[in-house]
Amino acid sequence: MQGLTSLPPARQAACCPVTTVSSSSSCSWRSRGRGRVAGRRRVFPAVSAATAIEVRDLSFSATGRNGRVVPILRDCSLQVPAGQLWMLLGPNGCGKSTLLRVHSSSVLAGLLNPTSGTVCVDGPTSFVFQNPDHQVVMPTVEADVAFGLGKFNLTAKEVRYRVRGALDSVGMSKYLKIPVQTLSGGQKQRVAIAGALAEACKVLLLDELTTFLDETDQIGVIKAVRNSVAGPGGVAALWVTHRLEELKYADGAFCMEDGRIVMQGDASSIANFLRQKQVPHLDFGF
Ligand SMILES: Nc1ncnc2c1ncn2[C@@H]1O[C@H](COP(=O)(O)OP(=O)(O)OP(=O)(O)O)[C@@H](O)[C@H]1O
Repeated sequence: MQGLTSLPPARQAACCPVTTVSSSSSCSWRSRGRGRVAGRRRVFPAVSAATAIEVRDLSFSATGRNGRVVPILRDCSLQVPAGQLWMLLGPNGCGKSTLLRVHSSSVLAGLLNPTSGTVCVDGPTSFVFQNPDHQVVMPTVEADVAFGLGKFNLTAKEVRYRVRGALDSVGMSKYLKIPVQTLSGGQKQRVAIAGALAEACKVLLLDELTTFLDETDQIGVIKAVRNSVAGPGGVAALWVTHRLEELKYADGAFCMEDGRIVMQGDASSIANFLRQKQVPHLDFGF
């Protein structure tokens, strides 16, 4: 898996049958607003109470500029249990972000029309992208985390309770009144995650959040996600990364190559798999 190394550069309790994803899906979507394309929400019951994300035999092809159909995802299947953090690893261009977006926003955007397969994702779901400056939309941390709560018809006391609880989960309680523009990139990512948690999201889809962060911020964000999935809400997270050193924070991981999931398992199995493949820079801290 050459190239898989340090990088360049949001449940319904009831179960329902697996739903086939299509561009005409009736799933409801909402954006947290300007800049938080990252905060689209989807209510899409999972196949079982213990499974937050289930993808079966998912394929996706895109039509290139020359009209040629290019296969990007090939028969991908994965499951992420509720209350766990799983990572999606793979070399540049292998399809990680595409797989994450089939779960989430791109059906709405009309960009992704899965060729075949099924996706079932617990809701509400939140999607957070890598650019920290696109994650926060309000002047203060408190206002930003409360931003999506207007729809719930909560009392002011309930809003405060949710905001504080969410900020606590991501280790940002003491920043409640702080202007968002004074935050570091990683702190902005943690505020975005707190916004999702305040809205009681069940699934966090996280696309290379640490790409632009320094090491301290990187560790702060991954620990915030780790702590969020450890909470009582049973939140599940799927974290796309190139950074192998983040694997030690995961309950498990999927490795992708050329549009396929080629390996899945707990963190140490994945580490062994990558060692056997002689992926460079294998210091996982195990
Ligand atoms: N709508 C599209 N049309 C054509 N090609 C696409 C489209 N979306 C993605 N691709 C191609 O599919 C491949 C997989 O892209 P994707 O962004 O999912 O990879 P990735 O593993 O996330 O890469 P990276 O780690 O570099 O972000 C790439 O070659 C990309 O150019």
